[in-house]
Amino acid sequence: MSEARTSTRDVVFIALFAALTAALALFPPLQVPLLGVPVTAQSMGPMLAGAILGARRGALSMLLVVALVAIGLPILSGGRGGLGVFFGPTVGFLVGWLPAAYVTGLLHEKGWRSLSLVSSFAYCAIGGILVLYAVGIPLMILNTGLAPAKAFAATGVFVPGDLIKAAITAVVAVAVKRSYPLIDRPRARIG
Ligand SMILES: O=C(O)CCCC[C@@H]1SC[C@@H]2NC(=O)N[C@@H]21
Repeated sequence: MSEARTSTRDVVFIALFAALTAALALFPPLQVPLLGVPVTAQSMGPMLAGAILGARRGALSMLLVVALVAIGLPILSGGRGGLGVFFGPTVGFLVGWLPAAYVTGLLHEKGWRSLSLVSSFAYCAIGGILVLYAVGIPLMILNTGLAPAKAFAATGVFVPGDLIKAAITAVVAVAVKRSYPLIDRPRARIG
């Protein structure tokens, strides 16, 4: 399981999954007018980071993404970035990528030995959808002034795509566990 120390190898993987999340922005976003929050491939980033790197490194990779957005890098879908994003309707989803990756990773760590497609899918759905929406929807309501019932109903548009992302992540996570497991691999000694 993950230790508290961060090795050079960890830093490489953290940067790699941050870069992967940024690369997912290349898929064109689908705007949802009422909400101002797009359907985007990028919400697969926290699922992948948590499921493959585990809780701590997964969350750190999302922290790196959020920090890069904050300093102005246009790494969000549609080429967005900068502090303005933190005052818009998507802020809760963006910062929610941290706890989403953390919880997805924690569940994968706890269920690591018996990990299957079904359990990995369930862990991704809990961390990458339930936890993410729990942070994202209230902040979206605050920033848009939408009536909560309307906002909850409208976010249903994200669910099919996010379930597909959870399924893809589960396939990848199980394949990576078989070929190059990162969650319980013993730490390489440096120096
Ligand atoms: O680009 C941003 O500022 C963040 C976008 C967040 C989009 C959220 S993540 C969960 C849900 N699923 C989607 O496809 N879109 C929303």
